[in-house]
Amino acid sequence: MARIDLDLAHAYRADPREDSDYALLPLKMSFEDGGAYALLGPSGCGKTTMLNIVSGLLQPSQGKVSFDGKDVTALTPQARNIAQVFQFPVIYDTMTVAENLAFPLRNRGVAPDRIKARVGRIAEMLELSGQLNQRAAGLTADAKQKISLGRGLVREDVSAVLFDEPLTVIDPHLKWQLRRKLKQIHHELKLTLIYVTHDQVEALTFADQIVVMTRGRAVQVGSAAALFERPQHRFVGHFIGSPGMNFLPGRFLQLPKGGLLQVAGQDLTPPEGALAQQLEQAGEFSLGVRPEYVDLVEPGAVGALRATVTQVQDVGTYWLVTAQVPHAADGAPPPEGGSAVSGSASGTAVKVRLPSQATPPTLGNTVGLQVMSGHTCFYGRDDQLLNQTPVIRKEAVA
Ligand SMILES: Nc1ncnc2c1ncn2[C@@H]1O[C@H](COP(=O)(O)OP(=O)(O)OP(=O)(O)O)[C@@H](O)[C@H]1O
Repeated sequence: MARIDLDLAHAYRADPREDSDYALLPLKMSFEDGGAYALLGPSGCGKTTMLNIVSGLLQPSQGKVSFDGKDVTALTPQARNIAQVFQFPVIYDTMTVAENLAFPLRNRGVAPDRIKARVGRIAEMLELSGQLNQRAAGLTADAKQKISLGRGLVREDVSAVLFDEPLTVIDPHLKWQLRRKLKQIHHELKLTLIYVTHDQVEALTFADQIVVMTRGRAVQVGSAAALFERPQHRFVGHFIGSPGMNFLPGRFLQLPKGGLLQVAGQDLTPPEGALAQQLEQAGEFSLGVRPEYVDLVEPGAVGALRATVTQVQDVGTYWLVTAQVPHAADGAPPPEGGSAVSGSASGTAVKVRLPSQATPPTLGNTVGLQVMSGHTCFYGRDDQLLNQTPVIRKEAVA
């Protein structure tokens, strides 16, 4: 196993000039020895390009790849000692399951008793023990892909095992089991694993560290909790979570009597400390708050935004409420107790997740949305202004 360092960029076209010419914009990042990583992002963001650069299938157009401090940029996947699992099974149909699993070890001249022990262990982990003597040809697509996973995991001496959307062909129920199994296997085998997916549930279940990518950029590397609580980039807030983070336009004004925080044109109590300074410097910003952390309160409650309920959905395990916060330009916020879906349809739709046992608000009513808490994040153009829990005062705006 190895620590993997990337300091590179990649463009498929010669002579790249602008950001959009790059599949991977200049980046520096490390995969720690023995870590379980997911590369997560929408189609075309550069996940496979990064994986292929790590494996050696692709040479970066700029920069280098190092394994344990040694420059391996010019080395092939074999010389880098990388195992790979692809979307579709890569196995020998004429061999038995045991022979397929043993193949990468036989190729390396591993002793037969060692091969037997390792194949037995991997088969047990993947629940293939009962099929070891069956020919692969007669097996289902699921079982074949499990063999591919096993072949990727069977060697103990690999620098890393790379997975490119390996559960695509797997039946949804088994997919759920296999994700958890892969995590368990990682804990037992302690291999460095890098896993490409566009599915956040898959990434969050499997990986200790998730690399969130968009448009050729790795915008955050962090644990599931860090990506949820402190998205460092608006894209992470939007992409992680169900539904994603709410964003509201804000500005911070320094008045003689103190700082004034305006969100969607409504006055709120400003945060304190370093964040207040950052907001003042930024002037304009976006306030980010997850649907789980918006409190529904009485309209007119101190520090709450007035909004109109425009949708109430029963999602089964929770209520999803959508409330429209009018912007200053739309005129005054809806009157207290107003019952019609009033005013202009413009503004910002804020999603609120309520527990299933809560009583949801009535469609068309005016509500208060408490968006400021220790979970609230603030963003400049895209990046988070300060990566720490904001200190929010409890008292009313002066
Ligand atoms: N061989 C290639 N030649 C030219 N452009 C390519 C090539 N492979 C990928 N690209 C482009 O590079 C960008 C990143 O592609 P990449 O396949 O790495 O993304 P991805 O995140 O893995 O997407 P997907 O999930 O759809 O596989 C895309 O704009 C893609 O069109």
